[in-house]
Amino acid sequence: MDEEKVKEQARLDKVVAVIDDQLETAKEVYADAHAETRAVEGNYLDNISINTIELDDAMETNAEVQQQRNIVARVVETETIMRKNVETLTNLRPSPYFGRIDIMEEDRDTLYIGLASLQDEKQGFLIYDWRAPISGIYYNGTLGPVNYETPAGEETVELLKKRQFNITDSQIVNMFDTDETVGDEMLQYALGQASDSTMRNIVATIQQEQNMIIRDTHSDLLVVQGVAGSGKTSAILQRIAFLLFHAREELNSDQIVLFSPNRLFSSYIADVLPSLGERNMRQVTLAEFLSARLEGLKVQTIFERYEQGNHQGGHASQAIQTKLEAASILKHLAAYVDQLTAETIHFTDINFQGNVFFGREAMVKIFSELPQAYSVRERVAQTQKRLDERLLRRINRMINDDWVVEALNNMDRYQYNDLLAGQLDETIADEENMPATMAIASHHFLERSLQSVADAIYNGFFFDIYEQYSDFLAYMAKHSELPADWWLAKQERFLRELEYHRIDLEDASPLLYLRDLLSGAGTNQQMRYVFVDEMQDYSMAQLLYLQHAFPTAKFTLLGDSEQALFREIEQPQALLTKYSRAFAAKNPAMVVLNKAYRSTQEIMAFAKALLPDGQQITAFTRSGKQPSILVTNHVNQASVLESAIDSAMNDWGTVAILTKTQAQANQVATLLADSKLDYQLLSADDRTRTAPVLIMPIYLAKGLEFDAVIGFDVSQANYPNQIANGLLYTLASRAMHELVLLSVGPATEAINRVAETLVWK
Ligand SMILES: Nc1ncnc2c1ncn2[C@@H]1O[C@H](COP(=O)(O)OP(=O)(O)OP(=O)(O)O)[C@@H](O)[C@H]1O
Repeated sequence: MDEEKVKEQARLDKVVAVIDDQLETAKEVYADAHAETRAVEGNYLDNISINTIELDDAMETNAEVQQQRNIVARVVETETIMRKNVETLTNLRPSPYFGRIDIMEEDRDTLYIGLASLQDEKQGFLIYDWRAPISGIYYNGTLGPVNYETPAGEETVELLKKRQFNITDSQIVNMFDTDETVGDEMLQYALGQASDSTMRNIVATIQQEQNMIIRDTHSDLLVVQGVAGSGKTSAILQRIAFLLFHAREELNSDQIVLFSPNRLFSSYIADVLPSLGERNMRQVTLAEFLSARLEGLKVQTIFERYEQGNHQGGHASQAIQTKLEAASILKHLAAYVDQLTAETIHFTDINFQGNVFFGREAMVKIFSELPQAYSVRERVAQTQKRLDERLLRRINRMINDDWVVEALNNMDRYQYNDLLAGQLDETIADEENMPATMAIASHHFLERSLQSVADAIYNGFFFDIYEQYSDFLAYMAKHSELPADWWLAKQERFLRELEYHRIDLEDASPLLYLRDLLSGAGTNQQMRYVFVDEMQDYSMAQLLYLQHAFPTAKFTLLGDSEQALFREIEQPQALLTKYSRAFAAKNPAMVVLNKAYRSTQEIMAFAKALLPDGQQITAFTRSGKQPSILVTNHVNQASVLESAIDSAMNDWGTVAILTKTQAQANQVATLLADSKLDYQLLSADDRTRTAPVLIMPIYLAKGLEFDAVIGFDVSQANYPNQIANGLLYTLASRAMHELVLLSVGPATEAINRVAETLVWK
């Protein structure tokens, strides 16, 4: 092997030399491109500031400005490509590849696989991008015949050798020949590392099932049910990198959105795509997304809901909530809209500069004069069209209004130029056509000024949607099997919350859907892929609202029903059937991940034992300390906690103290206030973690991982019921290397049942 290693190092040295050569050239080319951009931009600025004093000069300049703009755009694009080239090569240099495969097609061929492709001057591939079709062999095959996907269909080759490298600073640290899909040694090495404050990419060690998620380009609905730590989040991120590579021309990262569980998670995963040479996709939490669409209202977050559920929630409100969150609520909304009339639609005025621009009476009149045979939505659409026409007529009439003429006269040359941009041709620029030019300018000016009116028409902001939704709740009192007064109590709560500018999570999706049904707006046709992490915490109504909001997107839903905050555990097949029916998916697919990579076997043995069907989970074979439980009391809890933290900090870089609620997290912080520990108390608004010791509620730790976890207060008093299992499972599975539980008073029944998996202290 040593001789082999020498040969491999020699090959690596050659590749690094090629990278260095190319890097040098790339830097020069980039510097030239950069200089050119600066020059062209300077030229552009000079050009727009000359000759624009007189109006007719301004027109001439305009066409030139347009041309200059195009030139600027072109050189900026070239510069960006060059910069990317420099970045890719720089990224590649320390560890140019991680895998080698020897295959037999017609001849024997040796291929090296890394983060990006590298070609020599004869266009031969020194490195293949891990996302290239042929690299699929590395992830899919054990030695022998292997299939891989190509654009032209499936190909089969003979895999003769598979080698893995661990390369640091351009030196081979380790290499292994393996017959497994992706061998244990590399994975052991990767998983044995201490945690970072940000997630790493896993391209060198992607496992076969994960690869199915990453390389799936066929499914319109991909559901991933994976146990804690099975690599769901990793799989989505590498999948995004894969999709961006494969549809480079048609797809960009702004057309991909990830619904993430919380803001901390967003910053935790922020480095993965850049480390793969890609730009991050958009990220949003459900509450942020809904709040943005419900301007001015604060949407309850999943966590507020959960915390509230710890304190209250009677049977009636539970039943109503379940109803509002079921897929069937969308059908009720559609039926409700169908029976609306001019009298029962809550039209509202559209205002401009503080005055009524279009009054509600006018809307009622238009709507009621339309043929009854049309659907309500069609009549609203016709009403929108009429309002649009009226807006245009009003603009034409306002062109010579004093305030408009005055505003134009007061414009500086930049503003005026901007107003006419793209609208000038030879005829208009002609001096004789000056009045026509002025008319165009004031038309544009008015269009811009009245944009808010046009938007209100387009977006359907001429209904009082809150009143309308409140009516819907009253309508449900008559149209559901639940008692009417339960619905009326809900209606009352909805209106009360509204006064405080708040809305319950369960109302947000139905309300938005209602608005969209009436207005025909609210959909984003640009988004191509939507990813939902922690899908088990979303209601069906919320998921279907997302599908409605992104009608042309393919969906990837990922989750672990064992970690559900609210719901019962569901079997994978039942889940897929439920989602594919609700989404009316044409090509649904499901991947189940049962192997947990994050935590040691000992930690997983405890976590698994908590679950009724935990035996299906297999832990990756990596050994560590057995988890322990410290039973203490109120008097000693602070000192016991502090020494547990101290001892964990001796061994590890990050320690998280996870509590059941935010209030308990605050209480832990108070217990530690007099200690010398460098800790950070986190809440839902935090975006970053800064201290080695972190204190937060379990639900905020969703998706995250830490070297060591201390579960604070796992007593029977704190976890009296069933929910303990799911929460403690989530808590335990956040720990990579060490888990300590602390119980103030007797431990919860859930833990007593699995007592043998813990060391009791
Ligand atoms: N193939 C792999 N190679 C190396 N590390 C891996 C692999 N798969 C998963 N991991 C590691 O295991 C840990 C868990 O992965 P990840 O966070 O993606 O899992 P998850 O299923 O989203 O977990 P959870 O649902 O518990 O949040 C991470 O540290 C990740 O880097």
